[in-house]
Amino acid sequence: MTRHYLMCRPDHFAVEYAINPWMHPEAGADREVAISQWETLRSAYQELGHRVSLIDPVEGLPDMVFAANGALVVGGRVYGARFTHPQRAAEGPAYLDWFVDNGYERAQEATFTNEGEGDFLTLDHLVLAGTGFRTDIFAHKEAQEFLGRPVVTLQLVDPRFYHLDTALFPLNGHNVAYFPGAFSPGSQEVLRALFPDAIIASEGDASVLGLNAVSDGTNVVINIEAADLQLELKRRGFEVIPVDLSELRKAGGGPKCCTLEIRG
Ligand SMILES: CN(C)C(=N)NCCC[C@H](N)C(=O)O
Repeated sequence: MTRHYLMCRPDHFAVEYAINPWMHPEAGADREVAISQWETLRSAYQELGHRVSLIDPVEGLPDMVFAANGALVVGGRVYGARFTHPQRAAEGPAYLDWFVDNGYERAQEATFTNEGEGDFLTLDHLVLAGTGFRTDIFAHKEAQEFLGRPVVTLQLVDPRFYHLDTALFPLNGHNVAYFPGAFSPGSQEVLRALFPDAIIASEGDASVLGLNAVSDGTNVVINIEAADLQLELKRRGFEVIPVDLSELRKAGGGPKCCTLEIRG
């Protein structure tokens, strides 16, 4: 099925501050390399037949390329992001304005801190929601009320995996891949109960943001370095599209971070 993704070209990308353990401003990042890697990602989606819309990048917002954090869109309802760190605060209204300007009438500003699809991942009958580093657990309840979908809270415990989408991705509408070590013991039990047939990723693959992947149910766009995870995906019948986003990883992001899915 054709997907609709919102992306933001990294025209102002930089690593200027450190708000996660992957970011080292002293080491910097090469914007031109980041742009060319991002273009490869965009082309990969287009070659798969997916629709890609673009939001204008804003000067002074170096992390705006990570569109997944800008909102959560389910059934045409847009739940706006409210960022944890002041450095990214202006991205929330910028993304919400894009949706309003593009005719999404059911767009809601959030009362509680949440980083969009960074911490909310949507399956057919439920939304998985991360908390612990960024998104406030009260935002899980607010999103459930606004979207009319069950939201299942998952507790993140490892600062390297500060967003849910660094540690888990939906393979399709009813199954996931994840790295158990990123979750509290109780949340690991919840995941085992909900997804007995999940792909369990290694710490090595999680550490190259291999779980920050995008699946359309048939094709999985994934960081090239996550070798074992790619093998397991192929074994399960998925088409694997490896991409190199190493420059964007210097800010703590991968393919999924660059991709906000617009549902409905
Ligand atoms: C899965 N991830 C990590 C994302 N969805 N977003 C990446 C955000 C990176 C940004 N420097 C930050 O720390 O907020």
